[in-house]
Amino acid sequence: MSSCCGHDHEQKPTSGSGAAGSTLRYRKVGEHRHDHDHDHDHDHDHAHGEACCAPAGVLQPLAASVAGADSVTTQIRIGEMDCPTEEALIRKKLGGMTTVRRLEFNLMQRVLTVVHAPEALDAVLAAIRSLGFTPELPEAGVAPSPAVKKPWWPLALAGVLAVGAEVIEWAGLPTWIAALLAIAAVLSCGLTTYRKGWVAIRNGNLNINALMSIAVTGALILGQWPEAAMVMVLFTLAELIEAKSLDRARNAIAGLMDLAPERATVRQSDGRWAEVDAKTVAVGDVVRVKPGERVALDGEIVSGSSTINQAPITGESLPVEKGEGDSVFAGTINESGSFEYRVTAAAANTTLARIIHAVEEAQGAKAPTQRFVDQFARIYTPIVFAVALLVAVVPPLFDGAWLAWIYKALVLLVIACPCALVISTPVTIVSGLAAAARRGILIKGGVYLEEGRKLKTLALDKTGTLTHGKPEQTESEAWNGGDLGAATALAASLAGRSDHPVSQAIARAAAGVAHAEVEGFEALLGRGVRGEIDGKAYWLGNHRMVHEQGRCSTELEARLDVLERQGKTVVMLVDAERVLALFAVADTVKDSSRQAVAELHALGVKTVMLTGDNPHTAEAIAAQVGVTEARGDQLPQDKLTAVEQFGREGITGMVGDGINDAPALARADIGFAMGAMGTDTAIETADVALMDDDLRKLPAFVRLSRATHAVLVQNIVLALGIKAVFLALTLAGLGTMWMAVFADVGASLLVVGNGLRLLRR
Ligand SMILES: Nc1ncnc2c1ncn2[C@@H]1O[C@H](COP(=O)(O)OP(=O)(O)OP(=O)(O)O)[C@@H](O)[C@H]1O
Ligand SMILES: [Cu+]
Repeated sequence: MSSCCGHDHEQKPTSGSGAAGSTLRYRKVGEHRHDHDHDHDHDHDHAHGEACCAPAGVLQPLAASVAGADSVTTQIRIGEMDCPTEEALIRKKLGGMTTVRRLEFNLMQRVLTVVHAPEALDAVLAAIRSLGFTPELPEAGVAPSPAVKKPWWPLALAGVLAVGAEVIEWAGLPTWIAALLAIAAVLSCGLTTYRKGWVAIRNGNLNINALMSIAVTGALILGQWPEAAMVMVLFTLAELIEAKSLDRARNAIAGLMDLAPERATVRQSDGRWAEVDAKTVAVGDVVRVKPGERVALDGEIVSGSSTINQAPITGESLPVEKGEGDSVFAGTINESGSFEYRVTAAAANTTLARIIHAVEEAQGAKAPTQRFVDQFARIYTPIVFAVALLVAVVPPLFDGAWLAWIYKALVLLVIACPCALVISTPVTIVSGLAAAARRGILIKGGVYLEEGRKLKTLALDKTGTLTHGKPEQTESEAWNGGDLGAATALAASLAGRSDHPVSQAIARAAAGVAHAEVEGFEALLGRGVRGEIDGKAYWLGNHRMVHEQGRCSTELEARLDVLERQGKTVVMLVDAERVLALFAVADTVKDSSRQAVAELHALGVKTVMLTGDNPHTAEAIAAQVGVTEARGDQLPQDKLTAVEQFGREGITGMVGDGINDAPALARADIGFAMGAMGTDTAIETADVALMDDDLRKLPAFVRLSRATHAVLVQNIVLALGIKAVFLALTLAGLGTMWMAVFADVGASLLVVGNGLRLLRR
């Protein structure tokens, strides 16, 4: 299945390159852009006061219809649809309509996406209704109505009645009492099942409801009163528990949003403070936060200061000091002081809301295992059906025991329900995505969560990724008899115009020096900057630049060699004739980077540093962090080539700041962005966004991916294993309908519970 509007992140090819491969991979970036536009549509809706991601609805909102050239894409919520048996029904009904072009099912969210001819919507809705379902359309961003709560007492009553029937029969009391109790039990809890089953049968589909209805009716006809009642009660109970567990999985994401308080204390126009609904607070309003209170919206501190625990977003619980001018984020916890902040994003647009939105989108796209399981289920069910048919017809031809064999066939039909198998994958993926999000790792698709475990090579950028990215100037020397003071002023004037970390360090070191007017300023990719001061041209750049200009000397190279081997980055100020001065800056390696690299190696991931800095500095820093390999002098194109090369050997990830690393990030199988907390683009364009810049989130991601994979495999084995056992038992004449039902719903409960386990990690 592929989707129509870019929600579905197709799995990227993991190996090979060449022209076809590259266009495909590049298109991915375009797809993200598209998602971005889509976000804006959403934002637009929110502006009308409807917040989608509010905790109110467990289910995500439906996207508005999208009209294409000759077709319309509509999302329809079907409350009753959360099992593949319903999917099969709908697929059969709608698939046969000529006006329907494509169907996409999201059972977790109970959303059906239909691509249909413009005038066909009513027919589609009518067809869905004819199956006994109630389709819901996206009503201008209205929060979805939570699933209707069914009263629990009919089930309890049925349980008591069923036990009663059992007791009566066991005590040898008159059969008609047991029969009465059993029929009452079946009627009080089983009518929904009968109704659903009838719709299915009428549409030529034998789903679990139909099978249960047939089985229970059969048992009643055969006079097995207590058994019939018990099967119906157990089935209804299990369905209920399963629905509850699934709600929990759905809630895992929406639950993140509960982290932001619903109310905020806002300054009114007359200067008073009033507590209002956070959704009504506009950008520019000033909000006050007391100690111990959670921040309700994103903003910038205008007065006061405090320490803030940002764990809800970054997963890092070490509090951060914040003062005037610093950014604060919705959901984070104000620990000590009180402060006031100016709102920079409305409730529906905060970083937290974006995270939740991204996770919701991610779980809507099918991960590889899910695609596989769906395909498998599509052949599994018909095969078991065929076996059941054979069992019902062939053996009795020889022994004449029609009833016994038909009973066995019915049991087989229950086993044919692929519910447990099909539901296990999305539950597991959602749990994994939610667990990651809670730790500040935003994974933009199940595919990345699944691929992460296979990560073979991880390419890392140096500046700001492995290092703090805030170098300090350590040396400044005049060359060729120049005047250091004058050279420093010139260098600072040029450096002041650039936001490259190296330039920034030089500008900071010369803080007191007055900047001269720079004309014709230009950045030279991977080299430095140039500009004219007082009509004369100057360059500030690295060895590569000086060498290319032919202004290098053996003496200079010797000096560069010494400094670079200390891990320093050196740039030179050059005029039209010669090198005037040299400036060395040193960056420090983050402790967390060193740990992260060691953990990655322990997990079997090779680390490669790709930096635009020179090879000697690269080597020196690499030795400090312990990466497997370091490559210097890398222009964006080289980084891309390197990532392509690693990509041929296995799954390759790239971590970068997303500016000169953008092409390599896009090409990597998994592109990681760091420090995504304040930057919308990182959240939107990366495959995996780390909310802060702690690289230990990378090994955490790999471990989570491995845990998720283990659970996925366990679930598939569990679901199929239980079925296999009952298949054998039934054919051996030991399986009863009772046990088959138990096995079917039991397996569903087990796999859902196992999937949810990831949430607790
Ligand atoms: N604006 C600039 N000001 C000063 N030096 C610069 C500038 N731009 C580039 N350079 C020099 O060129 C080198 C390579 O720059 P580039 O931006 O490609 O990589 P980087 O960001 O420093 O390193 P990394 O790739 O690890 O992030 C820098 O190390 C620096 O010496
Ligand atoms: Cu040189």
